[in-house]
Amino acid sequence: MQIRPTTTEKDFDVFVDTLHAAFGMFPETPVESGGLWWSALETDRCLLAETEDGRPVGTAATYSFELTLPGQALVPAPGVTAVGVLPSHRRQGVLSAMMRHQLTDLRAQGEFLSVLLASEATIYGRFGYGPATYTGHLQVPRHRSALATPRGVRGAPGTPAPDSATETATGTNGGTNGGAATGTNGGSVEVLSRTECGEILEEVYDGYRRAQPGALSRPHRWWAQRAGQPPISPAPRYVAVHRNADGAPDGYASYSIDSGTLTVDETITTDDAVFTALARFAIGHDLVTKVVFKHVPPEHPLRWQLVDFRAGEVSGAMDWLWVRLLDVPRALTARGWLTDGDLVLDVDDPFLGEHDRYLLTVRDGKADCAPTDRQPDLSLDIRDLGSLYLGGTTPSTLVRAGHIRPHHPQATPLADTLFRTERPPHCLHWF
Ligand SMILES: CC(=O)SCCNC(=O)CCNC(=O)[C@H](O)C(C)(C)COP(=O)(O)OP(=O)(O)OC[C@H]1O[C@@H](n2cnc3c(N)ncnc32)[C@H](O)[C@@H]1OP(=O)(O)O
Repeated sequence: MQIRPTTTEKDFDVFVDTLHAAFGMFPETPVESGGLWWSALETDRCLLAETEDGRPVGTAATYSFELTLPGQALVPAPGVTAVGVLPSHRRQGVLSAMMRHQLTDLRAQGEFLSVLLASEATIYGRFGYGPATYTGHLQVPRHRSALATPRGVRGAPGTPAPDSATETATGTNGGTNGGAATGTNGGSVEVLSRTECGEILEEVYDGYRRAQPGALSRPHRWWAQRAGQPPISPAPRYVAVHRNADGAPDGYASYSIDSGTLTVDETITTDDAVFTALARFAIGHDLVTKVVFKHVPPEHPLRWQLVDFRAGEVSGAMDWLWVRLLDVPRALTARGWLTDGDLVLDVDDPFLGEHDRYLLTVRDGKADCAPTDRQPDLSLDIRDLGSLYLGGTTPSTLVRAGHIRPHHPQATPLADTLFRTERPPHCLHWF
């Protein structure tokens, strides 16, 4: 078997056909307006696995994303995608060979991490990827969706504007028919059809992802090609756009209504008060019995804002972004840190056949990380370091799961304190 990059248009067509066959799908008929999920693929970042006689049997590719780390550092993050092996050639090591080839290439290109979304959670751990962000849907029956008055803090996130009605099951920003509804702190909410949004969504998303640890960039080609999931795709959607008091868009929620259920695809903002205003808008809809907020991170404040805590039902809770570290010192020094401390990590990377020990030293929010022969505080697999990296899970959870081995009683609380982040990571970009 050989693995090679696609270099010609014909190669890329073969790649797309092989990928579809691997997923048991039929290649969609291309349309001029784009909208095909694979139309954002970067043709110079695709790999084909072929048998000795030149028959294509496997595919893998990467997107060139930027990932936001704790401390709001923006770093390059190849996003592994389009992984498929023909059903006739599975469990013969084709994926393993492609993963090895791809990780070696990425390292040679100077990348220090890569990310992916896993079709099945059992596939990628062996290649050193660990689940690093989590997501779920928050479903609220509208008749139990009243939001509580913020307790004791004037002007806190979610405080209704002075001229709004108080919180009720119909919310404060009701009205869906094109008019501007009251937002927060003098802002407003306006309903636009997806096609009326112009560049607004791209710009608001870009501001959001730069501030949100775990978020990925959505390169312009995604919006231009209308590739991906709503609201990027051409699927019809309404969009509630929140504008600040100066009229500048600072948040949006894209949504659709079907059989009495209003489903919000994504609520994008860096401002909790704007999120609340958009949530009030969604639950303020007449003729709706249920509101589903998709892609809400665990521990989201919205659940705590409900008068009836039990009204918020979490479903579809799952891993989202998986992280693979390719260069531990560069990765650990790239992110921000909240607390000073020293930690010795003994890191095993069975897939790449490496085993190294590092001293992580954090001072004033910045880390230094260098090989050491000091006694380790923790021993862990590279996949578990990937899971800790963005702060989405704690070392103590993985110690309790039996995956991380502490070498003394202070090691786990020390690591918990050190890896803590200012905000839980979250990613909602599908690729
Ligand atoms: C980032 C993304 O693109 S996610 C999309 C992934 N693609 C799909 O889900 C499409 C459908 N599935 C496929 O195309 C293939 O089954 C793949 C790509 C998942 C696996 O390809 P294969 O060539 O069969 O994998 P390979 O033979 O290298 O397997 C390596 C190991 O992973 C295991 N493995 C492979 N696929 C799976 C799976 N779906 N579930 C559990 N274990 C798996 C194998 O058993 C093997 O284990 P071993 O090393 O202990 O023997």
